[in-house]
Amino acid sequence: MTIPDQLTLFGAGAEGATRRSSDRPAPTAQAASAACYVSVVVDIPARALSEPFTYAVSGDLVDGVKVGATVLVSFARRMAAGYVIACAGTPDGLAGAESLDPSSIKPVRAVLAEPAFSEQSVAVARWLSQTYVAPLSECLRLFLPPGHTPRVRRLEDGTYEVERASVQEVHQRVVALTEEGRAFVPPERAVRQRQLVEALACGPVTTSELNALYGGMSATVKALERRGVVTVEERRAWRGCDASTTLSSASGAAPAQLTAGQRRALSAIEHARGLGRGDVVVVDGVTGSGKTEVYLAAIERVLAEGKSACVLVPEISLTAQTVGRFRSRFGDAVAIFHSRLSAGERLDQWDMVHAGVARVVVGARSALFCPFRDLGLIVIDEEHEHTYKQGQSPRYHARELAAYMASLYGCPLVLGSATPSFESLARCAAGSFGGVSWTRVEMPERPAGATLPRIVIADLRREFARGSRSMFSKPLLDGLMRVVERREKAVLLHNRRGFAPFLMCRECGCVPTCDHCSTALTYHERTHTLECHTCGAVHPVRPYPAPGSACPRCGSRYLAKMGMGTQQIEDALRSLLPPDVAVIRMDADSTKAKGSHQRLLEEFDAAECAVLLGTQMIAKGLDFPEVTLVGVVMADYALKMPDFRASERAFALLEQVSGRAGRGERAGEVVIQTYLPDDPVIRAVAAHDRSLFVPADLAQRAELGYPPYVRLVNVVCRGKDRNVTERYVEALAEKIRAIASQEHRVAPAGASGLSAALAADSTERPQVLGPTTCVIERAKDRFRFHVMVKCPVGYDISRVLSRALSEVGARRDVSVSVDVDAYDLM
Ligand SMILES: Nc1ncnc2c1ncn2[C@@H]1O[C@H](COP(=O)(O)OP(=O)(O)OP(=O)(O)O)[C@@H](O)[C@H]1O
Ligand SMILES: [Zn+2]
Repeated sequence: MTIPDQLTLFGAGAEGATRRSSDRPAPTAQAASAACYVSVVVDIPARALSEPFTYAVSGDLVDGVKVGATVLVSFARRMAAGYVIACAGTPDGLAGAESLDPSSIKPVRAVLAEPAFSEQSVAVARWLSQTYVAPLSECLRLFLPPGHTPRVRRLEDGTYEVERASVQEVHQRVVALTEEGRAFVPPERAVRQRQLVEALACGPVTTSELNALYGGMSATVKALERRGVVTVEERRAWRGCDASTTLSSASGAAPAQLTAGQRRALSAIEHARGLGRGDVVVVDGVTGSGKTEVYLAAIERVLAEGKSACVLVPEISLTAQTVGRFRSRFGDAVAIFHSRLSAGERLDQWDMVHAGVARVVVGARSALFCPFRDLGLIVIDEEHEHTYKQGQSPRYHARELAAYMASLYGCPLVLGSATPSFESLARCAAGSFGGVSWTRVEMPERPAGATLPRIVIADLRREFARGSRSMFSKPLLDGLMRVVERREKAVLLHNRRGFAPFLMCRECGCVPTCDHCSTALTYHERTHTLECHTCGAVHPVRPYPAPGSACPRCGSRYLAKMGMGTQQIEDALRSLLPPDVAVIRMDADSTKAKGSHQRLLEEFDAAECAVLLGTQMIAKGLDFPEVTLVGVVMADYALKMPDFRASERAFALLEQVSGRAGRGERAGEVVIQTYLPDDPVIRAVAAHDRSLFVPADLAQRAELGYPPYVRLVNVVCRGKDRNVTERYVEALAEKIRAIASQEHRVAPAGASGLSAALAADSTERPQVLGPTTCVIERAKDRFRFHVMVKCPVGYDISRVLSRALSEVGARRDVSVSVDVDAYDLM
């Protein structure tokens, strides 16, 4: 799977590509003798070029030109790479090309790469392009082998060059005993031969391994090969398969018996598989209830039928632990994808899937673009995670994409979480969405008698009133001391997410919130203002210790800026705990180097008594039975984010991190430090009962018009010139308003997923809000403005946006990003 090695040089093509309405007929010799015709999506990323163009394929190229191939074509007086998305014997066989005169159709110039994607992938790419308002070429590129995006460059002399793929495959030579070789007994004095035959007795070994083990074995191998004792075969080497770990919990032996919950979940998945429609099963299992085991068991059955499976896990939990569990169960059949792989490793893992060597893929969201054969199951673990939303174009959400793929392939989609997203909860409550059923299966218990941990809420207001200025409350301190005494382990979460700190009254716990939006106000240091990031309201403020600082609720002067990082806590822990207790800090700073993530976890695993301190990256997936204490240093960071999803996110984070405690035989305890002990989210976590906050939060979202009851689109325009950008965004907003008021478009059933039950509550027409400046007003010297659109769940807003964008037209000096179903509104 490579682009031809040699540099390919072409003279500048004078003719343009054949547009749909054939305006410039220019017959060529090749075109006249075309063996077939193809639809090609030209890889020039511009929205206007999203649709394919028709080209002719001459006889000598016809074998290489298939759906999924990358070809070189001339386009508008230049050369460009393009992707073949359809083939036909005559132009009539291609959508949109029926009226073309065959003699006017330009030829494909060369084949750059053999087919990488299937017709089903083309359907997925089209769906992505339409739903997320992204160029089709950009969506197709996601399906190419990693590192193999072709680049066509124009040189100074007017010729063109195709840059070759930077990543190449590697091969190794594998030595094996032949049938006769098994009976071969080397002579007494032939030491080398005896070593070789012994080494091969248990199976084939690579020449590099042999040389490393015994030093210079090549001559012996050659000699025995001549005598027919061994064979040497050149084989593709699969990089990225040798991640070994010392982690104790990374083995995946199947449990003797499944719990009742696990059996229920498994039979719901089997039922959905039998129906073959792409139904969705939400496995709503408390932390440590054995969700992974459900996935493993379901995958076993899929593999037994000769199909393949895709498992998405959040990037951060793609640890040796998770990977180990899958590899120890399915061995070589598992390919892994995460961002810490090298380019070569990524290519080889991709090729393992392409070659059919790996039939289970475990990876971050982009694993969905693997060249699967006969996909039989998609699993998304921790489906509520926000990392499943892609931050760059196409800004897809893996859950929505997977749901589309499931219906396309007719395989079930399994969404697992202890804290399912509100989107999934609402769809399960409605029973169906997008034309398929959404079923929730509860797994309320941990296996083997393990129980959920006891939760203690430490009220920091009271600690403050008692005169304590320490970052550890009495319950947390006592807990840590018990861990030290009993030589156990603790996990401490300190989540400093977001860029803007907030203000909080240290006496009453009040965090100033917006009168109109129910979101926390963000403190802007430079202007000394509190601002609402939803509606833009601004209030001047003087936080403590400035004179005149006053809490808006109780008048206390201790209206303080909240801000404390993990490093400060690490120092405090080290001076507090005896030196033989390992303190391991895991955050973005300490995990920069490749493998550091795994190394820190192995260190924690190996330690006799230890505290693992970290940001949200330690909250999920970790399965260490010796952890008996979990501490949350400051829950309020999560609670008071300026976002309508703040409560949902905070609950997920606190519930997940709590779930790290008491997973083994010893019971666990969780201490949550907060100034807001009465917040419904805190109460829900304390009781392990989400019904204490979810219904009220959902009701509020329905009333204020937020997802999951509406779709939310954020269109951001960026430019160096403030006025130009502002005028552009105003024109765009105006255009969206105008088109939206004409079009009452509801997506065709099943296309983007309409459920009558969910749409009923939403407003009838799209609401266009803004334009306003973004929360982050200026970034990298560019001014940022945005327009937000709220629309009913079934409304085809993407179409409106595409039309508005093409009617307003692109500007070189303003970049536009469209985020459909946006999560990040900053
Ligand atoms: N049926 C079972 N019997 C005994 N032990 C089990 C069973 N199923 C799972 N386990 C064990 O229970 C532990 C928790 O399982 P697992 O990690 O799959 O839970 P989870 O639901 O994915 O947890 P979390 O959401 O907290 O990551 C693991 O050590 C696993 O080996
Ligand atoms: Zn507001």
